[in-house]
Amino acid sequence: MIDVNGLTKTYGAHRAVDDVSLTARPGRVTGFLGPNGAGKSTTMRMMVGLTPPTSGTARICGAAYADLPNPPREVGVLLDASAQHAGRTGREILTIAAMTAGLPRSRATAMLDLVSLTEDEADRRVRNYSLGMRQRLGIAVALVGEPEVLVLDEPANGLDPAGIRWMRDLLRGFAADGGTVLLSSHLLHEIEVIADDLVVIGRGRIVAEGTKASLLERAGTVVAPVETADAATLVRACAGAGLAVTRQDDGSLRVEADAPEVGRLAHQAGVPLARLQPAGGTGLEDMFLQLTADTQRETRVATAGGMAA
Ligand SMILES: Nc1ncnc2c1ncn2[C@@H]1O[C@H](COP(=O)(O)OP(=O)(O)OP(=O)(O)O)[C@@H](O)[C@H]1O
Repeated sequence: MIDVNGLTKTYGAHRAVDDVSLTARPGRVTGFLGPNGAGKSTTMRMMVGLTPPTSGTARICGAAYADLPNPPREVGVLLDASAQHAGRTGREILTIAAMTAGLPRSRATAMLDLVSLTEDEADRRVRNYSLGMRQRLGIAVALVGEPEVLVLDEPANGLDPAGIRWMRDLLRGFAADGGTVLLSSHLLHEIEVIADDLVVIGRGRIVAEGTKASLLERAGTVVAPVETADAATLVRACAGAGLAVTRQDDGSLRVEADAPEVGRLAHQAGVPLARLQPAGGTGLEDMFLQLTADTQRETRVATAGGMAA
């Protein structure tokens, strides 16, 4: 379990993290999502005692990171896969990590197997590792102490599609065994396929949180009239009912309500429909872009062309 309460970090006049509270629960994968520079890494660094907060608290397994008796046995951390000692081999790094956690050297070999680093790769110096290999090693180091909690910053960075699937299965398995996973990403699709719960951050503040299912519900319904000329009537009907409507690139409308409600409004307005369906992932993406719009560097491009992350 991770419990973050009112975490704030200021650098001079800049509030990198602004009163962030979140909970990551056992048995669930919690996705921490936000555009570049939103404050994900800073929040995670404060959780594990690497950056002192300006105010607020973070508790992992009921205690501040610094008060955990043997941190690697409680929480596995991967913040920067390139931060490993470049002159050591992967096997050396894992062996040191296992011994630091009070575990036998054999645990290092087991972890190499788990993350599919070969004997040959394990004996190479980390400076010669590809980004994907560093990422695998970082995940192995995070898991070496058999922790209950994982805190992973952009763990999919540098992994190929098969590697991403492997990591997804690994983390889902970890959560299925009762573990708590908090992982960050700036890519919605990456998080959407793995997370049970989502926390969305923009410019240092939490802008949305909830189960993926509840956020998908909030993402609304995509609707298209048979006659394009009826779109304006439908927009008026929805607006009259107090519902927000967004025009999609393909001419359809996304309405922030469930399909039965939108269908009823269309019927009352006498508008025959060609399409009526839950917005799903596309809607979630629109919602993510809207929620974080003032923090997106590519807002104009994304709004004009729809974002293909
Ligand atoms: N040591 C520091 N000194 C000054 N500003 C900092 C420092 N560390 C982070 N920041 C600022 O805090 C903000 C949040 O940065 P952070 O790295 O937490 O974002 P992020 O959400 O992890 O971004 P990304 O997805 O690009 O990794 C940024 O504006 C960043 O420039």
